[in-house]
Amino acid sequence: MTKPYLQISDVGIQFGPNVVLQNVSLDIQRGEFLAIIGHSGCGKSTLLNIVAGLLKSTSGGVLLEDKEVDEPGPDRAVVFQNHSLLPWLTVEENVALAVDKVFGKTKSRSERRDWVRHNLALVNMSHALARRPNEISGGMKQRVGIARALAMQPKVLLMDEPFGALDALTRAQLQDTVMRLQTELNNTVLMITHDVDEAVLLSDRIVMMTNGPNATIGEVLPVPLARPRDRLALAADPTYVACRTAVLQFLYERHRHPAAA
Ligand SMILES: Nc1ncnc2c1ncn2[C@@H]1O[C@H](COP(=O)(O)OP(=O)(O)OP(=O)(O)O)[C@@H](O)[C@H]1O
Repeated sequence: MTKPYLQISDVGIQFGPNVVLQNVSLDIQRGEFLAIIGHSGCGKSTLLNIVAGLLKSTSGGVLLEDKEVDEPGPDRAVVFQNHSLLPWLTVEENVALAVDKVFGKTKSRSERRDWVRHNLALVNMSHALARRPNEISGGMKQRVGIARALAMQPKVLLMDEPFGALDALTRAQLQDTVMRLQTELNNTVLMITHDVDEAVLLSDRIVMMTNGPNATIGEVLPVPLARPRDRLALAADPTYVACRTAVLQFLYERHRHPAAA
């Protein structure tokens, strides 16, 4: 068995007397795309923030390539639901800021400019380099956020409901972009979602969390679908349908949210 690239070992966290997560253990291989799904409030963002180094676990820990995670770092880029672009900078400048920070010493000025443009081209944003965030749509802002994260060449890409605030069509387009990038770049990704279809479409494994408090990983479902994936062809694929049903059963039968009972 290959050594895990990212190792979450027996992680627990409590805020005051409230135990939010306990005994969360997960081994992730390089190039894997994992979705985390679970009812609202179970602790998904808390787990992602621990991996990002933004929160400290109360017990257990996280290793990335054998190095303990204890603070945020450019090896773990985060894409949030609400794009966090700086409003006074253009699209190109927003990505350049991150690229200059990570590659300021190792790439020349022109290499950095080319790298910024290359990553914006990957998410089909080459036409809007000089626009400011308030001049582009929500979906375009999310594209820029993804380009910025990819441009940092992180070891792990952490995405917290990256498409949550988008309309269904824009969301589908961005999912297709992320699927294409995953086929091309083979990133290691941890993505939180509430959308069962999104989880099945995009991931290699789906991590299903039990309800909080004391939430933990209930089950990890492999998604054995070849890439590239085509959403229309997959809709009737028996493996796709079986995965989708398994997640729905976990969420709505075995771990039904108490508030919905
Ligand atoms: N800094 C904090 N201090 C106190 N409690 C917190 C803190 N951060 C999170 N929590 C609590 O931890 C629990 C899990 O929150 P978290 O945001 O991780 O859930 P989630 O699964 O991501 O929810 P959602 O799906 O609604 O975004 C919640 O009960 C929340 O109130």
